Amino acid sequence: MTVIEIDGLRKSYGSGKAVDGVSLRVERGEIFGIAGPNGAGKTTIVECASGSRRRDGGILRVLGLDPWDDRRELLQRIGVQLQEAALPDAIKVGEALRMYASLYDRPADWRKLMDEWGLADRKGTRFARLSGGWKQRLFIALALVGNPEVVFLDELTTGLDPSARRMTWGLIRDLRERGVTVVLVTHFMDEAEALCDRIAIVDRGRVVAEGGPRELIEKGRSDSLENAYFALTGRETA
Ligand SMILES: Nc1ncnc2c1ncn2[C@@H]1O[C@H](COP(=O)(O)OP(=O)(O)OP(=O)(O)O)[C@@H](O)[C@H]1O
Repeated sequence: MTVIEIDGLRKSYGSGKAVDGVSLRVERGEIFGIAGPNGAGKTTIVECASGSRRRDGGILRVLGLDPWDDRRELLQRIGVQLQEAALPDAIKVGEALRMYASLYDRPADWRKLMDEWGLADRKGTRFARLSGGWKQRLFIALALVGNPEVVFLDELTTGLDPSARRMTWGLIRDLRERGVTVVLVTHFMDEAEALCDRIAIVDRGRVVAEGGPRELIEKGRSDSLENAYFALTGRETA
């Protein structure tokens, strides 16, 4: 079942085209990666799909809903990874989870999530005092607290140490097992290769290649997804 349909999506900021005719489909229970250089339009695609930014043109359906017109209903069914500025410095880990859980009609058990993401020992710690990696884990847990059918994660493992990164990959795979659809914006090709069922590589507001990791490696005539990325975007560095 298709849960995200994007057809000819367009979005400009002033005269700059951030997204210039992107079409994508994401199926239920997939981990779908969006990769591409800085400024390629990845975050804008995710913002339009998750109802936080209004598109200029194109068709967009998430769980059958229009992300902008139906965003109130959609927000009950999706999860979005917050950015740093979204939480007040003084809020405690447990309070943040409890507060976000209260925003949803059918929330997950926030205490269980806190345990799963290793945050229980930091329940009383204020947000400002968490290290970057713990903030990141809290943001992921908060994205999941509404029991979402689709979760949008931007820079999932940025700032995580190698073992936290592996743990996070495991938990994201568990989400897939439960039928949750995951859209993952990433700069890490090893992460995309290890985790994603399919990946769209975006450059200058357009999809330049799409497929499973193996397929993209073949398309790029490369030995790794990272090298395929360079071949397909024609760029030496991301
Ligand atoms: N609020 C905004 N106002 C003006 N221009 C913006 C805004 N947000 C993004 N842009 C521009 O739109 C283009 C796409 O940005 P976007 O953040 O979607 O790219 P990205 O692929 O997510 O980049 P990165 O990998 O650096 O996070 C860039 O040229 C960026 O400068």
